[in-house]
Amino acid sequence: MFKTLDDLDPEQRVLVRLDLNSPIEDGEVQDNRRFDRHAETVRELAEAGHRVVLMAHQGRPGGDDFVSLEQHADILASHVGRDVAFVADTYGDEAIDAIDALEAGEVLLLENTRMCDEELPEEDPEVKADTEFVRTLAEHVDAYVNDAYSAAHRSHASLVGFPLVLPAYAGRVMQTEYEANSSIATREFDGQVTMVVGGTKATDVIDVMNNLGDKVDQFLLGGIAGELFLRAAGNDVGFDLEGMDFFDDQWEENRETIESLLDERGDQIKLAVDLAYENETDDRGEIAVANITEKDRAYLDVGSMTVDEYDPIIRDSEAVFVKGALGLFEDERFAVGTTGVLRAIAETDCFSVVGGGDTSRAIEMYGMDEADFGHVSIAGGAYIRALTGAPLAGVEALKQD
Ligand SMILES: Nc1ncnc2c1ncn2[C@@H]1O[C@H](COP(=O)(O)OP(=O)(O)OP(=O)(O)O)[C@@H](O)[C@H]1O
Ligand SMILES: O=C(O)[C@H](O)COP(=O)(O)O
Repeated sequence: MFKTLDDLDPEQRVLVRLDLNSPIEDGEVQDNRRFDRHAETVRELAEAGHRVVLMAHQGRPGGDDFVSLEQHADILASHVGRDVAFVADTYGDEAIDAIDALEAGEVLLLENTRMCDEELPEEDPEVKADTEFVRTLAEHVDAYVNDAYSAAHRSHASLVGFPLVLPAYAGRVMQTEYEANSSIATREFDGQVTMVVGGTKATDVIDVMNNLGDKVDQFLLGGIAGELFLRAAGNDVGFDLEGMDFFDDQWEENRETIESLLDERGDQIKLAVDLAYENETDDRGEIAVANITEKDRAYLDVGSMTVDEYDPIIRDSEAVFVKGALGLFEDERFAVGTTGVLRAIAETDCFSVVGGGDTSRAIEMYGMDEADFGHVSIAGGAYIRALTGAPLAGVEALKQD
């Protein structure tokens, strides 16, 4: 395992990697739960009297959301409850002067790490540790903290290079995310373990079933992935309609695997019994899967009968894990499936983990209380990798320290 903030010596100059990658609208960085979560780690370090130097990324070179972290510093400061200074430099003289001038308890955010050429190419930790970026910054700090669980699947310099040259620790977000997201594979539960899987990517659902099939008693399916499973079970759903090529593409690529999963794990897999669509008056319409004779419309959610079937299964479970939404929940008419399962989880005292960058947003959107869930992950790609048993480069690097 890795060391945590509990193991950190006092009065350190600490270099901390956060993940503040955020949606940007009209040039404005949107506040989101990543700021709030990381604020806890930053506050703990500053209150303990460390000098805190923060690194984070935003977007990728060439993308519209590849911008400076100046706004991030202000948003973070409002969550931490103390000043977060910003310097528009990653590891040049300006950055180093600002780091060297820090007093105990002060916090400084460096410029977008992806503005440094050595950050991005995915390379081995040894290569990253030997970059000028890592070597230069390492000389001006005493310790490295990685709190960026949600970026830990990337083998980038700021994530894997520093643990080779500095004492390295997991921040609070890293620690909690790692423990919760690995728990389905590592923990023994006394009762039933249920996994709700949906979203748009069939391969995510397939990989999760292949990796966790022996740990999970039942998979409750929905979303576009669920429709492809319904199609494999012989129903007239899950075909392409205008503007939705991914249905047929995904079908071609995954048909055989889905069919064999249904063959081998049919007893564990629960499929929707009804689906919802937009009717002639733009309202939500529902139809039983058994009554669908022709694919002539897009289905945007599981139906209410399906929610009624999934609800008691969740309430009887000891642990429930969620990956992917059961419908297009961003549109209130099609949020019934996703909010239905989330409410059932919130109302029981089962151990629960809700993840997927998009799916966990539903909790906020529909006014549910995060405290009613065991853990709500802020990770997207890293969460699915944890569920499918793939190692995370940033976590592995921390463990080696
Ligand atoms: N039937 C459907 N039709 C269209 N979109 C759907 C349907 N069901 C689910 N979705 C969409 O799937 C999205 C969630 O998909 P996905 O599983 O890929 O994301 P996630 O796991 O929550 O997050 P990440 O993007 O981090 O992987 C939601 O935004 C939702 O709108
Ligand atoms: O927002 C995220 O999911 C992480 O920060 C990773 O970002 P990336 O996909 O641009 O590497």
